[in-house]
Amino acid sequence: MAKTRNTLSFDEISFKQRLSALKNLPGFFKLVWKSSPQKTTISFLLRIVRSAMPVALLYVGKLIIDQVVQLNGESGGGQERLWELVAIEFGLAILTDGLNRMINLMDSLLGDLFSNYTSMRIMRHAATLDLDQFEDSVFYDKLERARQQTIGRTMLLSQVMSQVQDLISMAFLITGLLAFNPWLILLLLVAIIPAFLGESYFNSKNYALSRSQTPERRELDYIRFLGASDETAKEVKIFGLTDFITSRFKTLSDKFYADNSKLAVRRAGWGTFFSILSSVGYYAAYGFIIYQTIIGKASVGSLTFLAGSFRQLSGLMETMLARFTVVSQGAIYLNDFIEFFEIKPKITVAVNPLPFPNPIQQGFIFENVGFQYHNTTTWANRYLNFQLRPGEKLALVGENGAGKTTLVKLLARLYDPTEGRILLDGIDLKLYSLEDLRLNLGIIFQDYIRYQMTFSQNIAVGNIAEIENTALIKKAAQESLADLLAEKLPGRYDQWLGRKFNDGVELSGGEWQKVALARAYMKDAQVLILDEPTAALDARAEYEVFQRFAELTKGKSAVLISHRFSTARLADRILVLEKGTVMESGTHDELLAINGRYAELFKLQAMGYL
Ligand SMILES: Nc1ncnc2c1ncn2[C@@H]1O[C@H](COP(=O)(O)OP(=O)(O)OP(=O)(O)O)[C@@H](O)[C@H]1O
Repeated sequence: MAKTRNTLSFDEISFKQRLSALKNLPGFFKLVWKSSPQKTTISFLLRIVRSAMPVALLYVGKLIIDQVVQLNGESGGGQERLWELVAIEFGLAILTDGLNRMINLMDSLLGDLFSNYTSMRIMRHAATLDLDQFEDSVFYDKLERARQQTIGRTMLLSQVMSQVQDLISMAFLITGLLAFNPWLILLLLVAIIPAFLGESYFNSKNYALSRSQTPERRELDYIRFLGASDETAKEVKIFGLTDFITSRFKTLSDKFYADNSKLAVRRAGWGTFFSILSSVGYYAAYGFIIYQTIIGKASVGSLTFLAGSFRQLSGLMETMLARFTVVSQGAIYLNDFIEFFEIKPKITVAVNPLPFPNPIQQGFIFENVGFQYHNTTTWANRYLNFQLRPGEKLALVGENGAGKTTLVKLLARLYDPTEGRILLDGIDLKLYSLEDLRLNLGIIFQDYIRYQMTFSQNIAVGNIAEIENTALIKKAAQESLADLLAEKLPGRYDQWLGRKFNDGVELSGGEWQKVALARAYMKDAQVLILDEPTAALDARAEYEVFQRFAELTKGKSAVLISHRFSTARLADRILVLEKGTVMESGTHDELLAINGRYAELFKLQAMGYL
């Protein structure tokens, strides 16, 4: 399978590749089946019954005509059989219509279930992947294509089912034609095959084009978002970006249009030619059958039966062949879907993880730790050597880009070190369970999420298992000083935050920060990490928050990242980071005494320059 995918080029997809992509279908049907075994079975059974309808209708039609011709000759009498046949045809017509409706209903219900089921699987799988993978644009393209599959593939489902249904219908019709004259089948093939090859060719072109346009399509979506969204409206207005954004949109969308329309025009031209060809095939066969009737080799009923069979067969074959290219194309697209599920996280999970120490005895030790971000050659962190002792409050300071946040992400194993290792109580961090590690860390990042959910849910995300524990949520809110804010909101703890839904209330930057801080208090984590948690707080709020933080984290380890030295000096020890490495380390007083980088930055801030 990997071979098929690797050979997919942006320019051509051969017929062989199409055929080989069909082997994705069983896996696809397994997913459909898992979405709803009951509905899949019903849909399949309905289609089998439906596939016998065309030949049954034609045959009853033939019997009716022969009966009418016979009655005309006999001048009246014996009409009972005729009306019986008409009643049967009427019944069949009603049944066909009913079956069609039921099939459509089943397809749409099954399609919805399939789309929900696969969306959930995508989210679950995405959750197992590394942060690093999310930051890779190739991965993002794959994720986007996989997401598209969840909707697009519901069509594939009904198309494959219809294909099977039509195949059975054809078997019935062909049996009838063969009984009359096998040469008619040959005529049919001659008329249809060129059309099929044409369809195939243009579908592969379409696929290649749309695949090569994925990055641009993502950019186009992003530009659309920039141009019309509540999050961006403020800057777009202030900086007057509308013309810049719309002209970028126009350039990209014009290019899309030009590429797509060129192909569409060529396709329409060839399509017309092939459809003329198939009409020629049909009328040649029709003439032949008429001739056979005139010379008395067939009844008038047989003439209508055969002409009808031929017309339906030619229609069915054309539909099936055209559908084959769509189905095989869908199967090729499934590669993206399958590829996405084949992406494995690089962060390894211990097979037999060690029990997480409680309480932590020696703390965390960084041993010569270095880290490079995906696709970069520079080191975000390098030669990191330090210890975070149990119960210690450590502050990280340093200029923008010094590597403070990266260090914290390494501690939480959002990334693993590119070189060196991190030990917890003398054992490599990788040997503990990732889940336990995360349970024991309470982290609030500077770019925490402002969930468009209720006040209480915004806090509960810190420990989602306790979402119903109102007392705990209120306690966490008190600890982060967010409770005073809740009192002011019309809906209190049930107040919807953010403006997107349900009459939500927007909070100020500092207010959001207090809500986010409460998340850190939702679990009894052994290590608390606050990455610039107070940047948006006013001076009084910051003072209060830290007084509390110190009280509440007594006996726990904590890492604080802050640009404010007034905050950093509260820590037991301060690490000064520069170019990803620890440049100085000590208490506030010790670092001032050294009169190095810390002292320099501290004095600048004291003078009001930082
Ligand atoms: N996702 C990423 N992909 C590539 N490079 C990154 C990524 N995140 C950070 N970097 C780079 O790694 C270096 C360290 O970044 P980091 O965010 O750790 O710094 P920081 O000290 O926390 O900065 P700040 O004070 O601005 O928050 C920077 O040079 C930054 O450009």
